[in-house]
Amino acid sequence: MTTTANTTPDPDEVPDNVLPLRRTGDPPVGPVVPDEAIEGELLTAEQSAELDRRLAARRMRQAADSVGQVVRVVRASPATGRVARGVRIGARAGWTVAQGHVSWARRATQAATYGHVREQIRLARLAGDPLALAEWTERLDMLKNGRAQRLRELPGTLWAGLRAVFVAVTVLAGVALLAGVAMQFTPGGWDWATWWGLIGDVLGVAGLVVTIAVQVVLWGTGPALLVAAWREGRRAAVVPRWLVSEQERAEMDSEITPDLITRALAHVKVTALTKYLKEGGQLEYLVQPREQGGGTYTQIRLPLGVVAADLLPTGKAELLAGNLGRHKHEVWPQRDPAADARVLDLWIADKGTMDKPAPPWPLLDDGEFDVFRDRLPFGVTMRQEQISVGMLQKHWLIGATSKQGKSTVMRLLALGLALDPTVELLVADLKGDGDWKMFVRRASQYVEGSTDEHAGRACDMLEWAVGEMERRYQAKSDQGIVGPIPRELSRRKGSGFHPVYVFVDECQVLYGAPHPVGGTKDDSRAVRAAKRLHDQARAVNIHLAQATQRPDDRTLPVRVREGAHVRCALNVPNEGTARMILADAVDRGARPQDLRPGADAGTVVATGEVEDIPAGQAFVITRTNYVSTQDAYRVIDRAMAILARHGRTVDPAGDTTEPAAPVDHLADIERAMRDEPYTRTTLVLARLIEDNPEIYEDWNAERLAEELRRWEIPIRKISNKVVHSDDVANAITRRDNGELTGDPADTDEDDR
Ligand SMILES: Nc1ncnc2c1ncn2[C@@H]1O[C@H](COP(=O)(O)OP(=O)(O)OP(=O)(O)O)[C@@H](O)[C@H]1O
Repeated sequence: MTTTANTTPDPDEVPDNVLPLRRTGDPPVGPVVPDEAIEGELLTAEQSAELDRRLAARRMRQAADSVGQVVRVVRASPATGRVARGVRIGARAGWTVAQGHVSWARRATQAATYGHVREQIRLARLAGDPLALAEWTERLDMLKNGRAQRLRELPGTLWAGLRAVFVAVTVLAGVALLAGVAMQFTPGGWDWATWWGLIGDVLGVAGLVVTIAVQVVLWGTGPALLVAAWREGRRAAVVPRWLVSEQERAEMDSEITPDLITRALAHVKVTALTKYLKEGGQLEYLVQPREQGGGTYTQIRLPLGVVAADLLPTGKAELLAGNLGRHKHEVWPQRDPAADARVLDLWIADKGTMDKPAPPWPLLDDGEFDVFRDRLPFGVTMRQEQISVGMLQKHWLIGATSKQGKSTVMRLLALGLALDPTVELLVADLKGDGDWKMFVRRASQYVEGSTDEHAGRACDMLEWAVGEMERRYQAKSDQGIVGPIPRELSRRKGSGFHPVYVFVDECQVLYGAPHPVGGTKDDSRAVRAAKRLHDQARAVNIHLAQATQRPDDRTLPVRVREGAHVRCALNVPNEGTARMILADAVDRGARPQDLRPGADAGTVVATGEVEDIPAGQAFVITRTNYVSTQDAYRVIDRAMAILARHGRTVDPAGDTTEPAAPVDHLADIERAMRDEPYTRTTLVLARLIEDNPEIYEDWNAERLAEELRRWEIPIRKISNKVVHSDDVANAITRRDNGELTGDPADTDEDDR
């Protein structure tokens, strides 16, 4: 509440003698002179609020004066708001009712002229479909002939109706007359006047009912018609934007309907498409727009003369996005190579979907990883579906403009792999900013720095991997291993076939280093090593992952780029750079250049051998799980603990010097029986896993049974399924004598 001098103030002028009242004990506010008497008046709450408004207005004016602006204070009264809302609702109802009538008129005209059939004829002509054209033309002729026939028969039908009414009335009158005559001759029956009085009453009641019905129809038809017209208007027309509230407008904007998509496509400046839609052509929705996670997905067959590729360039996609009321990074047209060239895949994000962060990385606080068995959690799609990648036998390339999360994304892969105790990691961080420092403990080789010397050491690392690859090919041949290296062998300590991953961050430093380390020609040591790894290493479980800011020919030779099986682009400056990383995926709609710098850090467009790329699509947009540098240290702590738990060391080089002893499952089974005469198969399996988890943790009852069959060891039944130690010992003897080979082909079916 406020006190004011007792004069009538100018509505926008605030008197200087306005002082707030205060409780005794509150600190003084304003220029109060002690002991000075103040004459004033007490205001009501409304008057006080009005005064507060004027004070605020004055403050605004003063602020504007200081920057030389003109400010008009607009009063927003609740009553004005209510009136405006009432007017808007009334106008909208009137408009909807009018549209209902327009729609009825249109439908009546269509019905009268067979408009829907004519429309089909026009579309068939437009689509160049002679079969449909002939069919619809024939149908139109049939309908026209049918109507002409009915018109010819109309007078006859009316005449027959009139006759029927005349006959009905005559019969009823005759019956009443006969009944009246009969009453006369019936003893104690009604007299003539009473009978006709009754007939008159019946006719009177019928007349009353008819009158009431006519009144009801007369009074009810108007409102019923209005309601029906309003409903028809709502069905048939979209309310103009100026007649809806701001909130409704936002809802209208976010809803993706076939109509909206068609309208948006009509204005993407593809001449044939615009012409077709302007002439009233309809798009064929192979998949109706449907909610998919954080957006709307649809598949459309474009008209003749238009292919999906016409809508993929950034300019077109941006235009389409604008027409749909979206930002360019929210609309992703794609080409489905499995379908014909006219089929367009379209995904439109809900507003704000792209701003949602990815959920925490599933392996952040818990869990081990097995590169043979598991897929590495990598992120989620815009549709919130998990993306996981199999890491075995794939080389990676990641490219992005600076500060878009390239190192973080590649480090995520390395962190996951670090949780597999059998994996050896080699890391070259050629930025040297400490992003990878936590790997010092976990990596068997670690280089950090951006000088030529560091590039030289990274090159040595690649060449070491080439040497290791050659050694493995030789060992494979010596041990008679054909095809991929089995998981059991690869995971066995000292096998010499454990998975190896070489990570090179900022690899442009390596290829940009002076000759002979760098360079783009084949005589560059780095190019030669990377190329050899790309060509041959994955078959012996050696992998190369590289990340760069500049994937151009000078800093990342094309022959090195081509060898990557998984390619990821975060935000890149332009389509040319996108193509260098993602290759053909760019022709099918990949546009990492449209990701927002900064806002979309950590969002990758991934293509190649990524299992979760939806069928028929070339790439998947993934918001990668974010593991901060601080959290990365925690993950590596866990990785070291896992390593210790498995009795492994970081540098498995010592292991590789031991010749890999082949696994002897028979001997392991015999050991698992612990000298018992017979043992339950479930117990044998449990002991195998306990004795040697790395080899047997994937085994189940079926796998054990298969192994026993290989060696012709029967599974016997004594209340439970058991294996006899005599049978196992016998199998070992026969095998050692060369009588059993363990080859499944040699196993007699009858023994199974
Ligand atoms: N998955 C992610 N989710 C959210 N933000 C991320 C993600 N990854 C990275 N960022 C953000 O992006 C910033 C830059 O990340 P990072 O250093 O990995 O980029 P970069 O492309 O490697 O940069 P530079 O080219 O300078 O090496 C991080 O500090 C982080 O804030």
